[in-house]
Amino acid sequence: AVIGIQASGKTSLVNVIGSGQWSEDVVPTVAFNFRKVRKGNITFKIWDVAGQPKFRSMWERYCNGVDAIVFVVDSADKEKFNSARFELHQLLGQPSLSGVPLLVLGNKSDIEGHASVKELIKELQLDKITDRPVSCYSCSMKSQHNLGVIMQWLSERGH
Ligand SMILES: Nc1nc2c(ncn2[C@@H]2O[C@H](COP(=O)(O)OP(=O)(O)OP(=O)(O)O)[C@@H](O)[C@H]2O)c(=O)[nH]1
Ligand SMILES: [Mg+2]
Repeated sequence: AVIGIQASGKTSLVNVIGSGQWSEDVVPTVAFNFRKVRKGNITFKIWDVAGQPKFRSMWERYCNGVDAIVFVVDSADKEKFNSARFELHQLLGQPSLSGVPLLVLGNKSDIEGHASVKELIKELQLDKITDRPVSCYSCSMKSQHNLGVIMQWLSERGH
């Protein structure tokens, strides 16, 4: 499941993984989209979940039973870090999701002044997450920076 507050780039991530297409104009997701993406001999089944406040109560539902949670943050929008941290820890506090591996992506690394991985770890208090494996990468869907490492991480989480 791909989770994160609105406009962080979740749908862009799924589009880039699925078809290599990045676009300036992506419609905000309503509720969720389900996508199946084939890469070689792996099929990824991805819940692309909506990030606007009214949809956040549904996040847990889409995360139930997944192999990994991908939490996307706009690393250039520092004013939203507080809200992202709150929502992330709220979600991970759900007993049903205990132990599920977490990948945090600091997206939009193409924008000048974006937060580094070190800053994201601090701002999102990722060091406080001790009940599961956690990875954090900087990336850009626009430039496709770090797309390879993301795909590698995801392909190692399947069953
Ligand atoms: N500069 C830049 N813009 C990006 C990047 N990724 C996504 N965007 C833009 O950010 C905006 C929001 O992207 P979406 O993929 O719709 O974000 P979302 O997280 O799915 O948003 P919701 O569905 O509302 O939760 C769009 O205008 C994208 O073009 C990136 O890596 N760099
Ligand atoms: Mg979306």
